[in-house]
Amino acid sequence: MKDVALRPVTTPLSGELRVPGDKSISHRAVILGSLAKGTTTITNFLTGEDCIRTVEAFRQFGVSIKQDGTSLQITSDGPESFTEPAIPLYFGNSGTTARLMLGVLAGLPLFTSVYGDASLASRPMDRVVAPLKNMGARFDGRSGGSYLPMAVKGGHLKGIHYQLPVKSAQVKSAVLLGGLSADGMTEVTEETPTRNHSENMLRAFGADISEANGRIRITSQKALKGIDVHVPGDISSAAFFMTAAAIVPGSQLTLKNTGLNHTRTGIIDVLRDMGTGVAISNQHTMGGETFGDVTITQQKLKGTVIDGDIIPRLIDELPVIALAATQAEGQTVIRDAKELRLKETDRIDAITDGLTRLGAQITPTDDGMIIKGVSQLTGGKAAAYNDHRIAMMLAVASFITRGEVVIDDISSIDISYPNFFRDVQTITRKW
Ligand SMILES: O=C(O)C1=C[C@@H](OP(=O)(O)O)[C@@H](O)[C@H](O)C1
Ligand SMILES: C=C(OP(=O)(O)O)C(=O)O
Repeated sequence: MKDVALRPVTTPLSGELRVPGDKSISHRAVILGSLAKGTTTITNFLTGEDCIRTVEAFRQFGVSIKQDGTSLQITSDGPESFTEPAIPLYFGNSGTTARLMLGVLAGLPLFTSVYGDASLASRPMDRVVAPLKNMGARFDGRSGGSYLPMAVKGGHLKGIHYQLPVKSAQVKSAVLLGGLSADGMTEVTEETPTRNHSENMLRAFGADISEANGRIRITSQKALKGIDVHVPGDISSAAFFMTAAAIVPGSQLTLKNTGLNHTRTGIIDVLRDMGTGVAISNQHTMGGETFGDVTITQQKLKGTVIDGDIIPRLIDELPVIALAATQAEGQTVIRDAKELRLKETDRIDAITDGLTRLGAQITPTDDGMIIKGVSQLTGGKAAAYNDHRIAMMLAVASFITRGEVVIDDISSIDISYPNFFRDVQTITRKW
C-alpha cells in the first residue's frame, strides 16, 4: 500500500481498544531470551517490522525462535552456543535493534557485520560505539565507525564507568548489555531518567543489577535464565488514539492493558496539563512493568510548555502531541528535543512540513517548535518521510480536517503498528 486519502470523522470516537505490544519491551524480551539459558515465552509480542529484525538477528546466531501470532518461544543454550553468522545482519529501519545489538555483539567473541536501510544508515552509532570500544570491543564502520554498515569483533570486555552524554535509553542499554559479559562491574550514570525496561527485564532474567539515584550497576557473575514475559500494550502506539480522543469533540475512549511505566507516561502528564480528562483503572505490575487501562475524555485544550526532564518520557509521542497543540487555545512550546532530529527522519522538520501543509501554524526551532492554536486544519497532501510516527500522526490529523488528507506513503506504519487502520476503523467506523 502506498498513498492513501483519508476523510474526516463526523461522530465522536468511543469504545475500547487494545493496542499491540510495546516495541521497546518486545525487543528486550527477544534479546534477553536469546542470551538466557532455557526457554523464554513471550506473549503479546509486537510483530512489527522492527522487532522482527531483532528476532531474525538471533536466528542467524542459531537461536531457536518459534512464532505463533503474537506469542514467541525462544530456546537457547546461551551466548556460548552462538554460531558466527555467515552473512551480514540486517537491522532494517530499527534504531533500537542497531544500538542494543551493538551492545550484544560487543560481548560475543565472534566476527559480525551489520547494516540497515537508508534511514538507519544516517543515524549516529558513535554514541554506542565509543563506550563499547572503551570496554574492549573492536568496530569498523563508515566515517570512522560512526555509521552503519559496520563490522564488529567482540569478546573479552572489561567493565567501565560511563556517564551518559545523551539522554538515551538505547545507549544506556547497549552499555549494560556489554556489561553482562564484561570482567568486573559496569556502571552507567544518567542525570535524567530514560526508559528503564532494560533494567527491569535484566533483573527479571536474574542478572546481577542494581539501581540507585541514577547509577545503574551490572556485573557478569550470573547466567541469565529463561522466563515468561507478558508485554504490555505500547503507550507510544496508544498515544495516537489518546490524542485522537482528546481532539475529536465529544469523544471518550479506553486504551486497555497499556504500559504505564513512569519513564514512558509523559504523554499522560501533557494531555492532563492541556485539559484532557484522563482516568486510569485496573493498574497492576508484572515483571517490573506497570499495566493499566487509560480512559480519555475530550475537553477543551490549552497550550503548554514541554521541556526538560519530561522529554525522554515522551520523545516518540512529540509528533502526535504537536497535532494536539494545533487544537489548543494559545501557544505550545516544545524545547530540549533536539534528539527528534536524529530519529527515522528529522522529526522537527517532518512535523512542521506535514502539519503546515494541513493548515497549522508551526515555527520550527533548533531543539523543538512553537505551535499556535487553535487552527481549523484544512487537509491537503502531506509526506510521511517514511517515518511510522509521522504517518500515524497525519492519519490522526485527518480525523479533524475540513477536507481529505492524502498521505504519500503509509507503508512505514508496519514498523510499530501493523493493524493501525483496523483499529482506526474500530473506533471511528471510518473506512
Ligand atoms: O530504548 C528504546 O527502546 C528506545 C529509546 C528511544 O531512543 P533513544 O535511546 O535514542 O532516546 C526511543 O526514541 C526509541 O523509540 C526506543
Ligand atoms: C525512534 C524510534 O525507534 P528506533 O529508534 O528504534 O528506530 C521510534 O519508534 O519512534
